[in-house]
Amino acid sequence: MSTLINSSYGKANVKFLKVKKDPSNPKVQDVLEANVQCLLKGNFDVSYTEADNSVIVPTDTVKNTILVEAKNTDVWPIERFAGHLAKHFTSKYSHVDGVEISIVQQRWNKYPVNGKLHDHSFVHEGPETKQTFLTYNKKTQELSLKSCIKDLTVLKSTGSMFYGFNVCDYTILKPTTDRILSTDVFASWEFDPKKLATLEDIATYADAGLFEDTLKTARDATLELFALENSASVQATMYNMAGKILALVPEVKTVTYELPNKHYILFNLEWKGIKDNTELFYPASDPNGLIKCTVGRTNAKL
Ligand SMILES: O=c1[nH]c(=O)c2[nH]c(=O)[nH]c2[nH]1
Repeated sequence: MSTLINSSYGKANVKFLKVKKDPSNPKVQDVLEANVQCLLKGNFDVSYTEADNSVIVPTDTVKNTILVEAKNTDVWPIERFAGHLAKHFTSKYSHVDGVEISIVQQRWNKYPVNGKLHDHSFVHEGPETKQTFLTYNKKTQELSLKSCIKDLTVLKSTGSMFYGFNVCDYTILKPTTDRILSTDVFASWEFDPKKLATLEDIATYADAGLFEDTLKTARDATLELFALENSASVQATMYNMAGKILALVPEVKTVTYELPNKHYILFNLEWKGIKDNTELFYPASDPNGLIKCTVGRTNAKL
């Protein structure tokens, strides 16, 4: 005998680019390019266990819904659109109990021409994306909303140390007070479900600018501390970054960082009689360190 323990289904990689035109000057525009994944949860067990398709809202319908709703509603910021889709699917279909939605947003930014940001020309700012993850359960009213920055690649050529670590018979790493530090930032922040308790709260906070402000705060705090701190380690620096975001955004409950330590290693040129090489490094693509932490508020129960 077997039993279905958990299930969800829907459409992944539903991609669109939406243009927003300024009503007073339609040539002044903004764009949002997104990749949406929307999975439904609910009373679908018989579709797995009895081959009964009558309950299935086809994934094709899920895709059509995402696109039609993207046309008909405001998709800025992506947290608002995730909340809107959650509301739509859980109210339109009585047997849909919940959703798992993720949206990835590309970084298209206007660039200056003749000293002024051009009205409708954009530059793609590399692999960095903003993402949001929403889960909602209609029965329990549980709502979880997290957003993140992914693949913000940074490097500092000095101002990073690593010494005082555990030394044993397997240790070959030498302590250093001056090294290159480089990483692809993954930083995510979980909104406090006590403050963002309902899908309607998401729309209210979107109107108030919370989601764009939090993204800016998280990005600025990451870049600022990365530059300004004489880093003792990836661990210590990421903890300080997370603490700064928590201090600046009361609506955030926890902050998570996942940082690869992308090693740059000095070439050994001693074979050429060069003993003072401190300038020429090779990027070691693998293996890399990988350091993660989640930081919350003191005395807060997770
Ligand atoms: O900042 C660092 N943290 C580590 O845990 C570690 N381990 C290592 O080999 N180098 C580094 N650097």
